[in-house]
Amino acid sequence: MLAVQNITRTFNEGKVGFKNLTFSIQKGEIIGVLGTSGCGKSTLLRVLSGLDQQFEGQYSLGDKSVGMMFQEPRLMPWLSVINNITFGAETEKQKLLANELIELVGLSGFERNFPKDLSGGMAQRTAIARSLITEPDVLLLDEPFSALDAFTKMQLQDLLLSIWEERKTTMVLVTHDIDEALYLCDRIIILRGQPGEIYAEIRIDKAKPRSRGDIQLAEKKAEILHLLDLNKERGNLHG
Ligand SMILES: Nc1ncnc2c1ncn2[C@@H]1O[C@H](COP(=O)(O)OP(=O)(O)OP(=O)(O)O)[C@@H](O)[C@H]1O
Repeated sequence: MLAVQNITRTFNEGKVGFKNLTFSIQKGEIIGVLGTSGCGKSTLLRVLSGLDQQFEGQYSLGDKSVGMMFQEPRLMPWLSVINNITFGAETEKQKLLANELIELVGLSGFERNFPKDLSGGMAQRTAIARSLITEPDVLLLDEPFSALDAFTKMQLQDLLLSIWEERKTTMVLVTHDIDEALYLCDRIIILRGQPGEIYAEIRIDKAKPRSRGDIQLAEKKAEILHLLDLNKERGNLHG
């Protein structure tokens, strides 16, 4: 679905966003990208989305289309929920799809609401529907739930999972939340450093949906914390 080969993003002043990233993504996979602040996660998504073309190396998406979702919903305040979703969608098919998406994201009855009358969770549900209106082959998600309270976050993680179960959309999920990555992802790419480089790749061989309290996931979490140098106890134990 997506093959990334040795890409590096250097900014004008010689500052490097990330360095020598190589990885590939299979159709239908959910890939997590985890890493501490400033290691280039958002820059990577901007490159993969085509918004930023000033990079070295290459990646191939073929003729696949890409959708993107951000931490904040970025809705247009003067448009209703349904019009935010269909904005720019001209075909009858897309208008029908918008109604399906409203139902899929649990916003039936709120189609005519304006963004100012939505909770943070509802606004992000609208943003999810909008990102799916073009039926993208790959969905790029840049910390989509990190501004939400813990309960809404879990509900929207479950929503994302139900979308994946129904559509098998390939996803790249940038997150700071290790539990979120463990709950949703098939593989997790760990970036470290500034500029960020791939430090490890963790496969989560557990069928979805998963239990949030799963013991194997807890073990993976300890491993990831260790890889990120955030689990001192384990670090000491293992030298
Ligand atoms: N337009 C730019 N010009 C110069 N430097 C930039 C630009 N965009 C990003 N950077 C730098 O590239 C590095 C990576 O930034 P990026 O926002 O991709 O990190 P991140 O991992 O997404 O961080 P966070 O988790 O805090 O969102 C940072 O050092 C940042 O300052």
